[in-house]
Amino acid sequence: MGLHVFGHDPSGDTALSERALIEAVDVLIFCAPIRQTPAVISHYVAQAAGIEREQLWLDITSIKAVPVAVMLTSQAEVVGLHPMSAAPKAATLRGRSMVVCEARLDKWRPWLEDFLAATEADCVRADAEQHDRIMALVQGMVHATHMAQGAVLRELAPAVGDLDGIRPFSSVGYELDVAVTRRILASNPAIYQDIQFENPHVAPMLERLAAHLDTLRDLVRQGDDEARDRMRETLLEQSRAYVGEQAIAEGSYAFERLGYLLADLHEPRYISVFLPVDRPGSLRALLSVFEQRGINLDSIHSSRSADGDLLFRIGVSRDGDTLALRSAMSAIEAEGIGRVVDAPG
Ligand SMILES: NC(=O)C1=CN([C@@H]2O[C@H](COP(=O)(O)OP(=O)(O)OC[C@H]3O[C@@H](n4cnc5c(N)ncnc54)[C@H](O)[C@@H]3O)[C@@H](O)[C@H]2O)C=CC1
Ligand SMILES: O=C(O)C(=O)Cc1ccc(O)cc1
Repeated sequence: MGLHVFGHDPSGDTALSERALIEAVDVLIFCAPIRQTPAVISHYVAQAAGIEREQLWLDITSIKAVPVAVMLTSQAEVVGLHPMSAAPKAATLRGRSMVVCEARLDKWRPWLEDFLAATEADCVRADAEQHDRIMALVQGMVHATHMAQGAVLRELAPAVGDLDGIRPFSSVGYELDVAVTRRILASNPAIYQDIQFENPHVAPMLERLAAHLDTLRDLVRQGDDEARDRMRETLLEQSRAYVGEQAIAEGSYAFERLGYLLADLHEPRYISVFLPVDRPGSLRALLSVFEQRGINLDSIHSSRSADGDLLFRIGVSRDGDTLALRSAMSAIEAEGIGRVVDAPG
């Protein structure tokens, strides 16, 4: 959008004082640790002392009710945002959800619409309270169950060969859950702490989660047919009726597709190629290299490297001709089609 972006961060960018920042901007975005955010916003309201009247104030905190309420104590126009993913390595939020809580919006509306369009996020509107209730489920529950899984694995895996010993036995569900757990463990702990502790709707959710796990444990201990029937009724049949046949079929198919994806990604024989030129026909040129050498492809996935580069990952059958593959890799580079970034084995 051609915007000039600058800010103030006490542990980094302090070139502008808070007051100077407020004087310089049209739009102020709060992006501070969840637990500190209400106090940070209050402090800015006091510092602004009315000069914010013509401004738009935004925040991207994972919890919305309190930050939005505190922003409303200013005289600025106010919108709470919550992008539902970490900053992707792509240039925009395309394909990601973002919650938009319009709290006080008037003359900034057209600018906000342009801004939201520029993010390319899939925007969903909600009031801040509804956002926090939903986040107790979307984030609070998912994080809680996976942090608990991490703790259970830590306690019980050593007796069965540790995590590496379990891996060859893994199911699609286990792999997906392990990926979620590890993503949480790889990230900033304060976020996961604050999402549990700062959202008032999390504690009641945890009550329900714990109640269902307690009941399941009691039923399994009871062990008879009556206990089995009760488990089936409360944890399967009632939820099946609630979710509905269509959504269950779609979710089950989504799981299957992830299973195929994981299976492809586990295949040891593949070539990952970075295509530097983003133009129609570049994938066709890449594929023709394999065609010319009679190499049969098992799978093609477009994906991103850990650094965010767009890659094509091409799976080749295990019994394919190694020399032909080597020749294909050389041709990809020599003909300037792309760069082979990974080709194990
Ligand atoms: N990390 C993520 O994936 C996502 C984070 N968010 C939200 O973004 C916000 C920031 O999260 P992260 O970047 O992960 O945290 P972070 O801890 O990496 O960064 C927070 C920054 O805020 C600074 N800060 C602390 N006090 C400040 C103050 N008084 N004024 C200005 N800056 C101050 C810190 O020095 C730090 O650089 C949080 O509200 C979080 O809920 C939202 C969606 C995704
Ligand atoms: O790691 C990821 O991709 C996340 O999903 C992180 C994340 C953390 C906090 C949010 O409020 C939203 C997303």
